[in-house]
Amino acid sequence: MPLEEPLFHLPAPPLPGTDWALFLDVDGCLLDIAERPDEVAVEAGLTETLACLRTRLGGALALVSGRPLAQLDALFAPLHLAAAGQHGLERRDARGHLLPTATLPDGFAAVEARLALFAERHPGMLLERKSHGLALHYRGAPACETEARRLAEALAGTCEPPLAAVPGKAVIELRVPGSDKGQAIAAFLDEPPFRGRIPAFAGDDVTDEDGFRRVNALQGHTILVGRRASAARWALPDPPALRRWLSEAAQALTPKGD
Ligand SMILES: O=P(O)(O)OC[C@H]1O[C@H](O[C@H]2O[C@H](CO)[C@@H](O)[C@H](O)[C@H]2O)[C@H](O)[C@@H](O)[C@@H]1O
Repeated sequence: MPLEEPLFHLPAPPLPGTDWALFLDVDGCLLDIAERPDEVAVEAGLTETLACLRTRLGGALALVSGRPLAQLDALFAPLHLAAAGQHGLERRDARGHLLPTATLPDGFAAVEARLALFAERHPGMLLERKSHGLALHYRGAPACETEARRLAEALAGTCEPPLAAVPGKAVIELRVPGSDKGQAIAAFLDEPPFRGRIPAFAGDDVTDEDGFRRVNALQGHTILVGRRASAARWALPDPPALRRWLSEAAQALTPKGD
């Protein structure tokens, strides 16, 4: 179905039931966007809300993010949530077991070196290095967007197999092929405690559309955080609204007296 203007007017989601499995994107969804990746803030009370929801959902809560798992753990410490990092290229299941990762394509180091040089020569550009991807951020140098995208897209094809060039919010990411957020969610849903539950996925970015399509196909709930054309069926206006929804959900799922 084409993404059309009427889809911008999506209703707010219902609160989750105890039979849901909750998948949450991080930047621009759980957390407000910051100028730099290392400047995001985790609002007081959020980790407690996530811990409470995880308990109330029988453990069926996972982060699904473009960030590496190590960054997710640092942000949400002391929690070690089930999580897909680097768009599913890293994954830790609900028992805390790490799943095998893909091997790096030939030419990855040369691409990294070229992007590092570009970032160095353009003030405000930032190259984020991950084990299975490279994120070229231009939030601090918006005039470089076109050049950064063209360079990253051209370099993607120099690897064997080629890297996937995926645009995000003020960023162009090159990542090792083999996973997306839809595949990561499907992998969780094949395992306990996610298996058999109604999936729900909240995300904000274009890379979250893979997750929305997968969850829609499973008759689950898809929640766009923000306002744009999307395959999602529900929406909340911004990260603070998502955090309020999660907090209300945690309260609603907690038996009185607990
Ligand atoms: O899948 P997500 O959890 O949404 O992660 C996507 C990327 O998020 C981060 O970059 C974005 O957020 C930064 C902090 O707000 C912002 O400065 C940047 O402009 C955004 O693109 C992160 O740095 C990336 O590694 C993630 O892939």
